[in-house]
Order: sequence, then C-alpha cells, then structure tokens
Amino acid sequence: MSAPHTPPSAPPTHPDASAPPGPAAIAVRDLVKRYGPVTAVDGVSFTVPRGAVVGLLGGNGAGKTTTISLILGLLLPTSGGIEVLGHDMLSDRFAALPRMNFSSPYVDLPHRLTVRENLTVYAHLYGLRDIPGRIARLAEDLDFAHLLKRPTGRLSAGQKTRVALAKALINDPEVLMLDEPTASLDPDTGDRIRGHLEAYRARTGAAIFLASHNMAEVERLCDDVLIMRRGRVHDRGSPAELKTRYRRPDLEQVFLDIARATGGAIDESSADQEDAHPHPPARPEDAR
Ligand SMILES: Nc1ncnc2c1ncn2[C@@H]1O[C@H](COP(=O)(O)OP(=O)(O)OP(=O)(O)O)[C@@H](O)[C@H]1O
Repeated sequence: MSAPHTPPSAPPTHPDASAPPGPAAIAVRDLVKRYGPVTAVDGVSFTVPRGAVVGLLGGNGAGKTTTISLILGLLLPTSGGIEVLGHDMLSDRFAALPRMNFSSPYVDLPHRLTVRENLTVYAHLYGLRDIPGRIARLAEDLDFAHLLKRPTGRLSAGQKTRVALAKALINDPEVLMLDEPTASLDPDTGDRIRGHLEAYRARTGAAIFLASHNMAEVERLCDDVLIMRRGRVHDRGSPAELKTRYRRPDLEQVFLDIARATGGAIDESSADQEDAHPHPPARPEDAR
C-alpha cells in the first residue's frame, strides 16, 4: 500500500481556530478499508472541527460512502483510527453514538411502519422526551406533516429523503453525517432543506460531515471540502481556497479540472491502479 496522498499545496488538516475547545467532532487517522483486492479507502486522515461543516467530494466509487460508514461504525476498518467527540469508535462507540446521527440513501427505514411509527421508534432508541412534540416540529420544518400516517415504503424518493433527514435530526446530534442529503429533492425542496441545515447548525453548533455530488450545495454549506479520489484525499481546502488554487469560478469547474487532469479517473478505488497515480495538479494550468 502506498502512503497517504496529500498534495503539497493542500493543508493536511484544517483545525479551525474558532472551533469550540475540546476534542474534534471527527478525527480520522490513516484509515484503510479493503474489500479483497479493492482498496476502497486508502490511508485517509482528516479532522472535522466541532461546529464545522465539511464536505466530502469525489467521483463515483471514490470512497465517500465507505468513509462515512466506517466513521459510523457500520463497517470495520482494515486499519487506522477513528474518534468521534474524543471517543474511539472501535472500542468506545456507544459513548459517541447517542450524540451523532446520519442519513443515507443506502439505509432504508422499515417500509411497513408509518412515518410517525418509524420516527417514534428512533426517538425511543435515543431515550428522548416529548416525542410527539419533537416529531411534529420536524414534520413541520421538513414539510411532511401530511405524510405522518403513510407507510414509509409508499413514499416517493424525495419524501423518503425528508423523512430520513428527520430521523437524522431526531436526537439533535452534535455530529451529523449526511450522504447525499438532497439527491432526490426538487430544486425548491432541496433549497429549503439546505436552509434548514444552515439553521440547525447555527442553532446547535453541530458539526456536519456531508458527502455530495451537488457542488453548489457544497459551496453554500461547507467551510471546508475534502476531495477524494481512488480512496485517498486528493485535495482539501475551503471552497474559496480551492477556487483560488485552481483559478476557477466555482467548485464544479474545480472538480472537472481534477477529473480531467487524471484522465477522467477521479472515480474508482485504488485496486490494481498503483501505476496510474499521477501527482495531482497544484494549479489549474497544470491540470490542462
Ligand atoms: N461491499 C463491497 N464489496 C466490494 N467492494 C466494495 C463494496 N462496497 C464498496 N466497494 C467498492 O469500494 C469503492 C468505494 O465505494 P464507495 O461506495 O465508498 O464510493 P462512493 O465514493 O460513495 O461512490 P458513489 O459516489 O458512486 O456513491 C468502489 O470501488 C466500490 O466498488
């Protein structure tokens, strides 16, 4: 296995001087996940300061979902360390889990339960009080009060996404992990959900770790962005820093520069590709 790969122009970590004292929301060190010959995550290290919104970008198969699943403890790493709010997720995850939550299009809520039943089950799992009030507020905020009595399996993709987000917010998590939070939402609903996430962060000071293919969303929400390629962190910086570094007007162009500089191979994990790891471009003119 080759060493973790961070270009010289990108800071290896981004501790935020304005972050509240105490352990980072998420601290990942030399994380590796192999599936047989496929190295899905290949020596990734980063921190998410408390209160920060950090985006995770990368092409299909770059390792984003695997990284999120490892942090959540849904997958065991091949090697490396993960701490959430100072708790080791391999030995002490039950100390962290009540303070975190997630939504992912790959994890369905039970289909036969109604939306209200599903949210009630999760609220009980977290030992919450005033469950009806909590569900009513989330349903109002995320605009699904009219769906509370419906079986969850009969919702549209966009409706399921909003309910999954409500499940992710039910315990007011300090660390919120979101995999494609607005992927199936229409532009109006997506915009309102992004506004809701901004308001949630402002109200609670939660850290949000967000994987997305929506560059405008990442630019709007994120203080800092990690760009993954073939299981590694290829570059990192605030949206403004990345745009300056690549001399591009928006993140979409930055992403395309990286993809095209690497022969369109920003995607895919590092299996059988050790000979195809050109040094990433520090500047856009190197990329063309
Ligand atoms: N269970 C598995 N068994 C074998 N390989 C897997 C498994 N899950 C993921 N992979 C591989 O690991 C790599 C990373 O996959 P991952 O789902 O993390 O990518 P991603 O960045 O989330 O992609 P996408 O944007 O398409 O969702 C891919 O090459 C994928 O094929």
